[in-house]
Amino acid sequence: MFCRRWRPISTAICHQARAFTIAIDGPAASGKSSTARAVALELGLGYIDSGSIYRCATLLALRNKISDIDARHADLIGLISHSKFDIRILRNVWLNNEDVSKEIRCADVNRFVAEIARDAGVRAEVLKIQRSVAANAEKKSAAAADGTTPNGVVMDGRDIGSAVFPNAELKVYLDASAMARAIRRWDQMNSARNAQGKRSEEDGAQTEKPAYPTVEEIAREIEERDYADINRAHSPLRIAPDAVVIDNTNLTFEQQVHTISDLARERMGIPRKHEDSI
Ligand SMILES: Nc1ncnc2c1ncn2[C@@H]1O[C@H](COP(=O)(O)OP(=O)(O)O)[C@@H](O)[C@H]1O
Ligand SMILES: Nc1ccn([C@@H]2O[C@H](COP(=O)(O)OP(=O)(O)O)[C@@H](O)[C@H]2O)c(=O)n1
Repeated sequence: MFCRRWRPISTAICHQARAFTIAIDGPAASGKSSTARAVALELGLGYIDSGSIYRCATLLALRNKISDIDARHADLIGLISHSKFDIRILRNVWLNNEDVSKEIRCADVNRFVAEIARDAGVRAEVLKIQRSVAANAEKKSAAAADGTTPNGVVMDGRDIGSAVFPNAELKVYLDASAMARAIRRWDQMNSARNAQGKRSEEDGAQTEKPAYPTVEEIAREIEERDYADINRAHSPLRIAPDAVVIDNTNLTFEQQVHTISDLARERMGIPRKHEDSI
């Protein structure tokens, strides 16, 4: 007997294939993916960064010179539906057997992704991918489960609690001030760039360093993207009515991870674990 939704062990009618879904939504650079990944690791759940699927769809558009999504909507949907998306849990993102993890974070994709994500047809295709990747991740987490917590997934994005998994057991809306988010994204890009530079130096490679955006430029880019995500017609970025809102401007990363995993434990019917959760 199959039971997708999880109940506390004592009241569960079936003990197999229990699944617990955590949806984490919020604006750009609010800490969704790093937090979702850490919560998933702590609870033994699968993790899916749904933004990476929209970024892959955007890369397909850019590579196929689709700049007017309204005019070439059908072409892009054809490309998405015939592509292989491998959103490896906790690892890299592969599109048609190519590791595109770095390329999907480039400036062109950042600029164009919200335009692609506003298209209803694109969203419907991505929804199919999200649900199939989630089903796979759930299976893997079930295989690895030790029986003390349910299997399931953590997915982050913009519409996970409101549209993709409206029945998620826990919905979190993660937010932070616009300046905190811009500075964090700048730091994150700077660290990635330094790490890349160090690797190239060790390999003796002479690579040209790409132009580096200022905090103000990053702030503008994420503000424009947030505006587009909030104001689009289909599945806009919204706080789901039953979401727990966490503003992490003044929280440490550990505090927000501990808070969300303890909230999940409460709903799983098991004891909280951390003293610093809010
Ligand atoms: N509470 C926090 N304090 C400081 N930095 C944080 C906090 N939460 C997340 N970060 C950092 O902010 C950056 C952006 O987080 P990320 O998870 O990529 O955001 P998103 O997925 O929402 O775009 C990362 O470097 C992450 O480690
Ligand atoms: N569930 C989702 C996830 C992302 N997206 C779109 O994809 C873009 C990139 O998402 P992301 O999560 O990688 O963005 P960051 O918050 O990491 O900057 C967003 O700005 C949205 O336009 C969406 O529409 N719905």
